[in-house]
This record gives sequence, structure tokens and C-alpha cells, in this order.
Amino acid sequence: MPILVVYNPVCGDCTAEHFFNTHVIPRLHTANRIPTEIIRTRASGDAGIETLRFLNRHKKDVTVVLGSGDGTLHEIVNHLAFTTDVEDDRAIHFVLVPCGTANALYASLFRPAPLEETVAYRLRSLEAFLSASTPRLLTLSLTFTSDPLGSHRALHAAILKDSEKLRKEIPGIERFKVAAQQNITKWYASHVKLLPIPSSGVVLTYDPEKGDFVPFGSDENGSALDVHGPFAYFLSTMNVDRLEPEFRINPMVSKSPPTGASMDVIMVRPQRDPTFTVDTPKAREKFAEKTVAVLTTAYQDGIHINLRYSLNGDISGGGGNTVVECFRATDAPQG
Ligand SMILES: Nc1ncnc2c1ncn2[C@@H]1O[C@H](COP(=O)(O)OP(=O)(O)OP(=O)(O)O)[C@@H](O)[C@H]1O
Repeated sequence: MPILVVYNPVCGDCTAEHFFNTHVIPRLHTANRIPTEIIRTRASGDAGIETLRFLNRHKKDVTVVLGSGDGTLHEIVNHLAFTTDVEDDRAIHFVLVPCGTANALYASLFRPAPLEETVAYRLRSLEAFLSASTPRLLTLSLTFTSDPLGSHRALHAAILKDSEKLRKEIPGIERFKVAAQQNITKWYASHVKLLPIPSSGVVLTYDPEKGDFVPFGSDENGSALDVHGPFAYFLSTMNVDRLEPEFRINPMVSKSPPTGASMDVIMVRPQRDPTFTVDTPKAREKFAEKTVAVLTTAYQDGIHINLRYSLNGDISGGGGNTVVECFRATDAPQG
């Protein structure tokens, strides 16, 4: 199978090229899997263009050994998704070499073994490929955004956008925390319609008592679930249980893996706080302390999804509403 090696020299701390020259390419050679082509991206968008060009040159299944973070992989997938140039029945195997900042997909698929040395950890996907292990299928979603007001972004998108401006100054994952602080008092007025998972006909919600998903209340009849904001945090994920190696924002992806195509939605809605009365700048500032507190516990192996309010609005071990809501649903009409 033809092998395309692509790396992004500016992702993460800009060491992908060195890592590839020192470890990845020599390892491919010793395993006698000689790269068909090696591409060093020159600009944003290059990885997608080069992958498509490679696919068109080699009319069969291909392997892409990709040295980057999540963004470059996302670019390739997006580029291929919107082209009509590639036959549908082609298999594209990705071998991920984490060189980016967060590497959420890699960190979700591969957990470091105790005392595992960093280079060996980063070569796990490559070694899996060389030992012909069975590839993992991932779910892809096609998202259409229609926002009549044009200006609303959910907290997670806001963090990503603002963290990009900090890349030079803070090359590591710390920039996500700084960007989160810059956006934490914002609330996002919006409304989301969650559609039932086709295989079960229901929208699922996480129940901390059961430690698992259960059908959402009255929606066992299979109807869509309307969720109204404002939202202090909103994220939808597929395939990943974490957004950086220790920030396990959606532990249910690994604890209770989806059986078919679905997406998980994680949200914090301030109006679930029993002490919420009225939306004022002061109330937002006060609630931001709770958002920070609850999201910080995602770093403790994702325990945030079990936290509930007590009657006085504290979020430490009460029996009221969950602070974070976690749903499993689909985002598009089926059939
Ligand atoms: N040669 C290049 N010059 C400038 N930008 C590039 C180049 N090649 C790729 N890019 C861009 O670099 C950006 C960052 O890459 P990527 O997202 O893979 O790394 P990261 O942001 O450090 O990691 P992560 O997404 O895991 O946090 C991408 O948006 C991509 O378009």
C-alpha cells in the first residue's frame, strides 16, 4: 500500500520535522516500509491538498503517516469530505504521530503505559501499523452552521479561537487555560435540538446514580429533545474522551463507547443552579467561579459529570441537578 508521510513543521512546539527525521522515517526504513512520498507542509491547507493529490496519483487504498496535532488531521478530513475527486470505496489509513499541542485524538486512542518513555509512546500508532494491527474506525460528522445573528460562539469554540492568538507566546497546552479565563464569564444564548440515536430511537442522558447513560425522561418515545440556553459551556464530541492528554471532558466515550453513529454533547447551563435568580454581569462573574471549579475537575479523570448542586448552590456533593449535562444523540435527521 502506498505510504504518504506528511508532517506539519509548525505545529506544537515546532519539532515535528526533527522527530520525523530522527525517529519516524528511520523506523519506516528499518521495517522496510519505504515512504512513497514525504511532504513537509508549507502553509495552512497544504496537508489536505497534498493528501488529495496523492490519492489521485495512487488509485488504491493508501496509508498517511501524519505528524501533526488535531487541526491538520481535521483539515485533511475536511478537504477530502468536500471533494468529488475520490472514489467512495477507497480506504485511507491514518497513522498518527502526535506532534501538536493537544493531540486530543491520539491521547484518546492511546493512553501512556506507566513509566512508558515519551518517544515510545509517540510511536505507538506507527508500531501498531508496522505490526499490521486492526485499524480503528472513527465516526465523522458533517456540521452545517446556520446562525442568523452571526456572532455567537460556544465557549469551547471561543477558547480555540483565542488560544490561537497565544500560540507564539505560549506554545504548550497552558494557552487553552489562559484562553478559557478570557471567555469564562460569557454566556451563550442559544437553543439546541438533539435528535434520537437511530439504533435505539432515544436521546440518552448521563445519570450519575447509574454511572451510565439512560434514556432521557419523556423522550423514550423517540422524539427530539429541545435544550434551551443560555450556555456557559457547550461542546460536542465524537471519538475523543479528552481534549488534551489529561482534560477528560467526556469520559463516557471510553466508559460507554457508542455502538453506532452518534455524538455526545456536554453542556453547562447556569439556570440549573438553584441559586440562579437573574442574569446580570455580577451573576455571570459569580457563576464563572462554578464553571471553572467544575471544568477543572475534568482533569481528575473526568469526575465533573458526577457533580451536583446542593440547595445552597454549592457544587460539592449535593443531591440536586447535575452541574454538567451530558447527552448522547445525533445531530441530523435520519432516513
Ligand atoms: N507550514 C505551515 N505553516 C503555517 N501553518 C501551517 C503549516 N502547516 C500547517 N499549518 C497550520 O498549522 C495549524 C496548527 O496545526 P495543528 O492543529 O495540527 O497543531 P496544533 O494546533 O499545535 O495541535 P492541536 O490541534 O492538537 O492542538 C493548522 O491550522 C494548520 O493549518
